[in-house]
Amino acid sequence: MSFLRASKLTRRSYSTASREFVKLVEVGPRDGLQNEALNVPTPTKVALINALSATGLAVVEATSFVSPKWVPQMGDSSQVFAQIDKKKGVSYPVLTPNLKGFEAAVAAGVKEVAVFGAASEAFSKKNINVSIQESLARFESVLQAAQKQNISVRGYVSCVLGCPYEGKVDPVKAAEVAKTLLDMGCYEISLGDTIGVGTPGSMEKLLDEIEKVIPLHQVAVHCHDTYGQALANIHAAVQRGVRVVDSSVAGLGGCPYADGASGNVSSEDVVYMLNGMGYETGVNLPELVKVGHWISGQMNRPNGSRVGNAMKKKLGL
Ligand SMILES: CC(C)(COP(=O)([O-])OP(=O)([O-])OC[C@H]1O[C@@H](n2cnc3c(N)ncnc32)[C@H](O)[C@@H]1OP(=O)([O-])[O-])[C@@H](O)C(=O)NCCC(=O)NCCSC(=O)C[C@@](C)(O)CC(=O)[O-]
Repeated sequence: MSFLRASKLTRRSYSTASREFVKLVEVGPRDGLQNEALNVPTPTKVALINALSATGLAVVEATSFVSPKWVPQMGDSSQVFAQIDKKKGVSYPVLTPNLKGFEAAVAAGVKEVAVFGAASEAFSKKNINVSIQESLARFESVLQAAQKQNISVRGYVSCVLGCPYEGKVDPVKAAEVAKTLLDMGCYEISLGDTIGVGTPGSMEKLLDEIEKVIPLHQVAVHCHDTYGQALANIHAAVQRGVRVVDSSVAGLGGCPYADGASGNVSSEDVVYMLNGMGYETGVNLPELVKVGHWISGQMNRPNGSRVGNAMKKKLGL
């Protein structure tokens, strides 16, 4: 379906969308902190997660149970998970690349995990040291173990709109990996524009292929903002019917295996846009802005949220 045709057929007016809910999956404590040169102390991570869950966010991705040799920034995952307040109504998923990570997560008391694959062979190899096919076999064993223990599993597909090593990625390939993860039992598939090269046009083309194999209510978008297109891409996806958006407070982050990838779209900017479109998010924006400034200060980095910076003075920060 062409970009124009898709827009005409599916565009919703903001007023009819007024009572619909869009869920935010806050990935700052994981996707954000995994790429920071500064090793953030465990108590700061814990305080960040607790502060984020107090803003009304329903999902705060807490950490990842990956090899500390590969991502030392996440080496304290068990301690972080043990120390956070588990607020009622908030879920705290973690990333698990294999059974070893899954078992460590379960031992730490985790109730939801995410497996992470890719639509590009080169990225899969660089990120988790296996081909796409091998990664899917690994994930299958994680999903089987998870089902036995009533643990929900989310599936990520990275590089859906471009790869740092291979360049263009075929949307058909992204849809194929996404469908395989869904068929294995993932309850939701998060489509990652890992290096932020997508545009609303390529997002539309991707969703054309995704929609052929997965209902869009089981899809999330995970947009990095390297080329400044993240909000436009999210807008395109929401207009198509996607109702789950990954984002990162203060725009923290990047991926350690995707050189040059900037942070995720900032959660503050997404909430502001969705509020303006008439969607509910359940998130208290001023409180979220405060958290963004606090963590930026802790990390001695500029706040990557345009909305956060615009609201700073008004909030007396
Ligand atoms: C998958 C592996 C482990 C393979 O790494 P490997 O080296 O092939 O693993 P291995 O099975 O050969 O084991 C090597 C060593 O790692 C240990 N090991 C093995 N597994 C684990 C584990 N789970 N936790 C802790 N330790 C582990 C294992 O016990 C062994 O220890 P040793 O005997 O040498 O002491 C590695 O490649 C890895 O950890 N990769 C993670 C990379 C990563 O976290 N990337 C960022 C997340 S993905 C992302 O950011 C994208 C996303 C999701 O946000 C969406 C988007 O933006 O696109």
